[in-house]
Amino acid sequence: MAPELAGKMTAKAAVATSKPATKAFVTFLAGDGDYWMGVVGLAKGLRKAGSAYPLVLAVLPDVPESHRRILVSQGCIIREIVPVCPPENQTQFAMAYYVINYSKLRIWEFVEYERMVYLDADIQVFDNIDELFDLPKGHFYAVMDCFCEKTWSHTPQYQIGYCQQCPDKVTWPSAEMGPPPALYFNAGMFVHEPSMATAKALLETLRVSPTTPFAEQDFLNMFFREQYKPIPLVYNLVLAMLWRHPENVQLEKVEVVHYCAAGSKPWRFTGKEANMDRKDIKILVRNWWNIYNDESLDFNRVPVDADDVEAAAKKPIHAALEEAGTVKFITAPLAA
Ligand SMILES: O=c1ccn([C@@H]2O[C@H](COP(=O)(O)OP(=O)(O)O[C@H]3O[C@H](CO)[C@H](O)[C@H](O)[C@H]3O)[C@@H](O)[C@H]2O)c(=O)[nH]1
Ligand SMILES: O[C@H]1[C@H](O)[C@@H](O)[C@H](O)[C@@H](O)[C@H]1O
Repeated sequence: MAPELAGKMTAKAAVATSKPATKAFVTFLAGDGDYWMGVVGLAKGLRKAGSAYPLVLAVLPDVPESHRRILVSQGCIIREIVPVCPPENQTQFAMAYYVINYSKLRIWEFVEYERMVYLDADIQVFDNIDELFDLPKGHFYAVMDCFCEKTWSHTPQYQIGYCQQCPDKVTWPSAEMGPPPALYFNAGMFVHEPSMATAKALLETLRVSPTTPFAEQDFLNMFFREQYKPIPLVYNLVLAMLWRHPENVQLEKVEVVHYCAAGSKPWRFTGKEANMDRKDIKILVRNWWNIYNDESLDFNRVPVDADDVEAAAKKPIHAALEEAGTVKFITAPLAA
C-alpha cells in the first residue's frame, strides 16, 4: 500500500471574490508553540484542493503577533477569541493542555458565516471537501471516533475492548452495563452553524457541567448528542484507525487526515513513537510536508517579515530536531 494522497484538484483556490463568503473553514490556535505550522499546512492544503471558502483562524490572546503575521500572509482571516475556562474540578485530562480546547466553543460566535467546517490545526485536507457545506441543515456532522488507544483507558469501552468502529467484535454487555454508549465523534472536524443562541447555550451548559478527560470533545458529544449524524471517515481519518481498524479504512479514498496519534504531528515527527515507523504513516507525514513546503501554494497577499518565520521556526524543539537530522525546517519565502 503506497497511496499518494495528492488530491484530485491541484488548482489554487479562486480567492479573489467580490462577495463576502457566507461559509468558512474554521481552525483554532493557542499559545506560542509550534501549532502555527499546522495552520500554515492547512491553509496551503485547502488552497491546493481548490476550496472556494476562506480559512478563519480563531486565536487566543496568547498567540504572538509574529505568528499571526505569518498566518495572515498565508491567507487566514484572524479572529481573536476570549478564552473559555471550564469550571474547576479535579479532572485529569487525557492531555494536560486539552483544557485550552474549551475555547473552541467561541467559534459559534462567528455569525457572519452561516455555515462552518471546523478543522483542528493538526489536520490536513488532501482533497476538495466543499461539498460538506451543502449537507442538509439541522444536524451536527462529524466522524465517529475509535476507543482503542491508551488515551481511552479511563473508559468502560476501553476496559472491555468495545469499540463503536466494530460493535460486533465485543458486544456491549447491556445486561450488566445498561444501554450501549451513544455514538461518539472526534471533535477535530465537524460541520455546524454559528449562532449566538447556540454559543450562549454552550457556555451556559458548560458552567454547570463537570470537566472530563477529552475536554470540549466530551462536552460537544454530550451537548450535540441528539443532533449528531456520522459522516464517512474519509472526512477525518483518526490515524489510529490504520492499525486498530484497517478493515474500515480505504486510504486511497481518504480526503482529510488528522495527525492526532501520539508522535504523529508532522512538524514534530521523529518516527520513534509507537506505530510511527509504519510505511503509511511515513507517507502521510511526507505528504503533509510536501504541501507545507510547496511555495506555489503561498497566498502572497500580505508581506511577511522573513525574520518572523525564521524566529518562529527556531524554537528550541525545532532546533533540536534539525540538529538530530530528523526533520528539515524551511523558512517560508517572502510574499510578493
Ligand atoms: O498548544 C496547542 C495545542 C493545541 N492547539 C489547538 O488545539 C487543537 C487540538 O489539540 P491537538 O490537536 O493536540 O489534540 P488531539 O488531536 O489529541 O485532540 C483531540 O482531543 C481534543 C480534546 O480537547 C480535541 O477535541 C481535538 O479536537 C481532538 O482531535 C490543535 O489541533 C490546535 O488547533 C493549539 O493551537 N496549540
Ligand atoms: O479522540 C481522540 C483524540 O483525538 C486523541 O488525541 C487520539 O489520540 C485518540 O486516538 C482519539 O480517539
